[in-house]
Amino acid sequence: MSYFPAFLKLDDKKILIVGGGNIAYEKLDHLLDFTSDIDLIAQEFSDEMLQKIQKYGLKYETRAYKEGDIAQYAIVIVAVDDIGLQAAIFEESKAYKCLCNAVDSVDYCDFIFPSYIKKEDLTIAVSTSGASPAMAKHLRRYLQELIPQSIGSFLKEMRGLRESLPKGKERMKMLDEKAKNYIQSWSK
Ligand SMILES: C[C@@]1(CC(=O)O)C2=NC(=C\c3[nH]c(c(CCC(=O)O)c3CC(=O)O)Cc3[nH]c(c(CC(=O)O)c3CCC(=O)O)/C=C3\N/C(=C\2)[C@@H](CCC(=O)O)[C@]3(C)CC(=O)O)/[C@H]1CCC(=O)O
Ligand SMILES: NC(=O)c1ccc[n+]([C@@H]2O[C@H](COP(=O)([O-])OP(=O)(O)OC[C@H]3O[C@@H](n4cnc5c(N)ncnc54)[C@H](O)[C@@H]3O)[C@@H](O)[C@H]2O)c1
Repeated sequence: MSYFPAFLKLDDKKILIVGGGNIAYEKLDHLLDFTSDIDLIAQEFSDEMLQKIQKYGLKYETRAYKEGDIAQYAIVIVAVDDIGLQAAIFEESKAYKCLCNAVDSVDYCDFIFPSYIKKEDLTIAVSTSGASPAMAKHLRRYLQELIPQSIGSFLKEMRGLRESLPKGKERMKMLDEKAKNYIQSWSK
């Protein structure tokens, strides 16, 4: 089955990352584009991970995961090199209604990380439903080349128009025309 694409509001949603190696670093790096309400537990943290943790003032504990650690979290990312622990935390997460992402198997994921582009108010997320993360990455790079830097100011202008003009058919038509013309201008 395919995954439903949604853009999640992370305010008041505490996140726990279990793991402190390469993959935990990538997940942390991506999450920090959207929230810094993130705590970490790992038996060992890499140097680059510790630098990132210190830069953002995150709370972390250097120890093994123990049952119940997820109690106060809305989301857990299990980035350990131990598939048994990924399965166990996924099972445990159900009791706490905590959404789980495990990095080694979609069987233990409530959601998966997309590859994404973020330019101010624009976010484009790409998923292959786990079929090929490498393909998701290259498609992201391809799309990144297509989107000009001016997208940020264009979206600011559009937001301003939507806020200042009265709703209705006239506004809809004008906004539609502007968006169409802006995209057409990329290929000129
Ligand atoms: C998109 C991205 C986002 C991110 O990490 O934030 C992401 N993986 C990325 C990179 C990447 N991951 C892997 C490679 C090596 C090449 C390859 O295998 O293709 C590369 C490429 C590279 O690193 O260059 C290996 C890999 N990945 C997973 C497994 C386990 C498995 O498949 O069961 C294994 C095998 C481990 C092994 O073999 O040992 C699992 C997942 N990886 C996902 C996301 C989720 C599905 C996304 C989707 O396709 O919809 C999912 C299901 C769960 C999750 O992690 O959430 C990020 C690109 C970011 C960017 O640059 O834009
Ligand atoms: N999803 C993806 O995109 C993706 C991509 C490549 C690899 N992987 C998989 O991700 C996993 C992690 O890879 P890595 O390179 O980060 O490994 P790593 O060896 O660098 O890090 C593993 C981390 O898990 C921690 N850990 C292990 N057992 C623990 C426990 N009981 N409690 C707390 N912490 C514990 C270790 O201390 C370490 O910090 C691997 O199994 C790999 O196959 C996933």
